[in-house]
Amino acid sequence: MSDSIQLPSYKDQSDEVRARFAEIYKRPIKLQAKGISKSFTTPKGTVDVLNPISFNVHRREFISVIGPSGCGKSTLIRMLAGLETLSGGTFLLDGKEPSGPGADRGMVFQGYTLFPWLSVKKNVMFGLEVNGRSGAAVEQEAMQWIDLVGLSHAAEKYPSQLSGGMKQRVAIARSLANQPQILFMDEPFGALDPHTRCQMQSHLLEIWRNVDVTIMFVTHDLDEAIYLSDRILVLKANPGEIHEFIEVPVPRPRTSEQLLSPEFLATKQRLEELIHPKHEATEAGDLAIVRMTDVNDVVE
Ligand SMILES: Nc1ncnc2c1ncn2[C@@H]1O[C@H](COP(=O)(O)OP(=O)(O)OP(=O)(O)O)[C@@H](O)[C@H]1O
Repeated sequence: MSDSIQLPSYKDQSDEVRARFAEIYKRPIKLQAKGISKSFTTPKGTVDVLNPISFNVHRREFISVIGPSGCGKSTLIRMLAGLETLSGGTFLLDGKEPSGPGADRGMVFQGYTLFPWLSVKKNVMFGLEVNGRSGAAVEQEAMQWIDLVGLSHAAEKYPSQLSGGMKQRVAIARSLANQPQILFMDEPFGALDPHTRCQMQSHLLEIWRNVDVTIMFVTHDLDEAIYLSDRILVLKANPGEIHEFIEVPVPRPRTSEQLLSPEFLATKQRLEELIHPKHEATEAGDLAIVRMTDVNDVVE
């Protein structure tokens, strides 16, 4: 018996969702991936990590990328950010082929990448100065981005004096200060405790609402992907391929109450089916029992 569900197209969703996607699809294409692929050469031979994949991202879309461990999520966004070479295909940013990393693309990683010897303000200013800017205007601009992520009160603090969530807010401010066209985020909240993670998700949506930036966000967390995204790019592994591109049918603005809405739960069920297909689930009967002791104690 199959209880598999298919999410209806956005065209068959509520008026709000239909209108939102119609508006998104009218926007210019910010990123066009055209058959991009990746193979790594290892001592054991060539490993095909990503088969050629193609997709479009529209301006100011919020796209999450999910899939099983090792399916190539990080590799994909590292290639798009210019941090990794492509083995095949190409991609266009605003219709043009970029060369190498550039200020048009920002990246936020899971690990905290702030300079420990610089204050919050100096960390944010650093990105601007690296791009050839200097003077009082840089400090003023850095403070605007710090304000945007709600950290004005901590501008003179050092990373060691900040919580994990605060550090990631600085990392976001530092990336956004260069006004990238597209921000790539690789499990940025993966190291945070659940409560801080939820707060950061709301902060990020708030920031994204106020800044003209397109976001591609890698996560393992299905709730996080649904809560944040317009669409979710689901990859499968060995080699990585597009499984499905899901239009999230949950209205915006998003709230935590929606975690239990029928649309949210249906999307989550679909993602579960794609990422953890039933036949892969290990039944208790499949487990090899390793007897660690001869003692016949009954423990349950
Ligand atoms: N430099 C490299 N050389 C060889 N293989 C690599 C290299 N970088 C990544 N890989 C391999 O490519 C595959 C995809 O890695 P990637 O980190 O992109 O996956 P992922 O989906 O982000 O994984 P996870 O969810 O566990 O973070 C993995 O099998 C990984 O071992």
